[in-house]
Amino acid sequence: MSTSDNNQRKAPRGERVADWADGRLGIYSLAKANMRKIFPDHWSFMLGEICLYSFIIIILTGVYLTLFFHPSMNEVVYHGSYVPMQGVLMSEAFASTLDISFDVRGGLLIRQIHHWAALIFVAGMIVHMMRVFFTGAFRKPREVNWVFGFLLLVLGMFTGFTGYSLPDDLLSGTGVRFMQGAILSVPVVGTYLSFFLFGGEFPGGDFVARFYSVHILLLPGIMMGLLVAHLILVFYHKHTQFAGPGRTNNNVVGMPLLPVYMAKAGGFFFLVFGVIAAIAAIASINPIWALGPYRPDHVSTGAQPDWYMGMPEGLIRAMPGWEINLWGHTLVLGVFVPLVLFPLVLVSIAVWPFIESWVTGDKREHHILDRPRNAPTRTAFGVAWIAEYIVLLIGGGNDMFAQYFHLSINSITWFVRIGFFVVPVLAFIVTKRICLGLQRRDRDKVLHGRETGIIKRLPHGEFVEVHEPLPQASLHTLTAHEQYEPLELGPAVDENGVERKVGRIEKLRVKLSKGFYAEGNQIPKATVEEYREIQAGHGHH
Ligand code: HEM
Ligand code: HEM
Repeated sequence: MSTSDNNQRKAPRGERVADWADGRLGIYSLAKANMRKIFPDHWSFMLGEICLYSFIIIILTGVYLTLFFHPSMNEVVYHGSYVPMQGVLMSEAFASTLDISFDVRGGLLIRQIHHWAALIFVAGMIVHMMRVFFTGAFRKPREVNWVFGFLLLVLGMFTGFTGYSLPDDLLSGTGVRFMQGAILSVPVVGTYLSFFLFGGEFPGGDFVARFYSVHILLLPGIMMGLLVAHLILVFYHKHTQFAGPGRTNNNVVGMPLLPVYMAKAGGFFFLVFGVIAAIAAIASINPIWALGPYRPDHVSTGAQPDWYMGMPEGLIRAMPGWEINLWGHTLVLGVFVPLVLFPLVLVSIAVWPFIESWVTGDKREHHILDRPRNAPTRTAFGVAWIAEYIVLLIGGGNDMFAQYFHLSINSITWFVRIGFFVVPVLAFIVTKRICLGLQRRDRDKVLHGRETGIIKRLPHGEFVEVHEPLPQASLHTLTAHEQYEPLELGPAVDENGVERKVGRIEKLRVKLSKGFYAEGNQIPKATVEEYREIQAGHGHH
């Protein structure tokens, strides 16, 4: 290009900066391809954003905390401004957390934001996971992203655990002791693992420093990688959408990323930040000064982990204290069985997408979401899982429930023991019935229209309620779902007339498939013929 041409208009400064950056980073084509990316709108798609924003808030506040927190178990005598603790011997970790709370400007607020954001982060992940689960958004091609999400949930729980263990207060020390007990119950390697983790006898002088590296670097680093991969996959697969007129498995109806979605997302970030900051400013969380420093021979009453660790806690509290003694070795089943059950309960939900596609034999891509009622078996399983989780949470807080509701702690423990087996089954049956009932209602609405509440008297004296036909859009939405046929075992003999061997696994698969789709497990949706016949006959009934 000629530079001597003075008449030529100089490009505006913004454009020149953009040109400069593009020449070096090549981002123009990337941005051009993605800026107009379409995102569908639904309130439940904001749950993933809540996870994202609370994670960002955790990192921002976490970095501030690292400036003042001392991850050391060296003992010091406290001389800070919290008078009741002055002169008390404590670890540097505990003393520095007291300093953050009382002497660092804004320290207590930031600590509380960090802690509240962590609680909301894990809760957000569970609710987001349930949205994805109940709408079937985990189906092909999103199974791998479901697993990434699941790993984020598990890592988030453990990052939280290592975080609330850092201040080395009486509550967190009790939690770490609990974990060490669980490790010790592992046959053969338990003792070695515990010595390795704690650098010798519990508590030793190392675990805060070790948990610190794990908490601020290792786990958040892995989570960050997974999160980026998670979001790239959301972009790559495109977001799912609910059925509606004009929406197909091959298109996405919604708003472009820029400017609409970015503006909304930006605003929503500040909303989430604002709400968490307001909660943290009002509601005290983890007041370590009321608990005091950790000493292995002390324990506080009413000790509770953060809510997401309540589930394993419930398993341990409800499990009878069984032990087996063999050849001079003790197997502590009372702790070891819960330790095995904890991952099993979690993994049962992680593997669901693979089980569902195996049972249904459905290998197609799905970009249109299910309404939970139209997948009754899946929905019932999800509700059963939540019910199990809640039963165990009650178990984890059995002392609190006993105290606040004036109940016997033993009755609560027995409720949890029985409820662990019974409540999910009940939840499954009730949910499935409700889903089928709602499917019947949908069918009725499509065929007979909406009940208007207007009662008409006919000339011969009969009273009828006027039913109003649904608008076309609603008819579409209520009948857009697919209905599947259950798998069949196939002929008992092959094409040559030779008896065909049917394996047990195949029989199980067919049985499960019938559980999903056989008669009675889904209500046939209204067909066009049925609709026309009824509409032609009468407008009301
Ligand atoms: C750090 C935690 C997480 C973050 C920040 C996150 C973020 C997001 C965002 C922003 C979306 C798109 C908007 C939405 O549908 O809500 C999304 C979609 C998705 N997430 Fe997550 N998520 C997290 C954890 C999880 C977990 C625990 C699961 C499941 C176990 C999961 C599974 C999925 C799936 C399958 C999609 C695609 C959904 C669709 O296209 O309809 N995510 N995630
Ligand atoms: C998913 C990620 C994270 C979760 C769930 C989480 C959770 C927690 C929790 C619950 C505490 C106890 C707070 C208290 O004293 O009441 C804590 C402490 C702490 N966290 Fe995190 N955190 C995360 C990531 C980070 C990151 C990325 C950093 C640093 C870059 C960090 C730095 C710290 C520090 C320094 C403490 C000790 C100070 C204190 O206890 O007040 N955290 N964390």
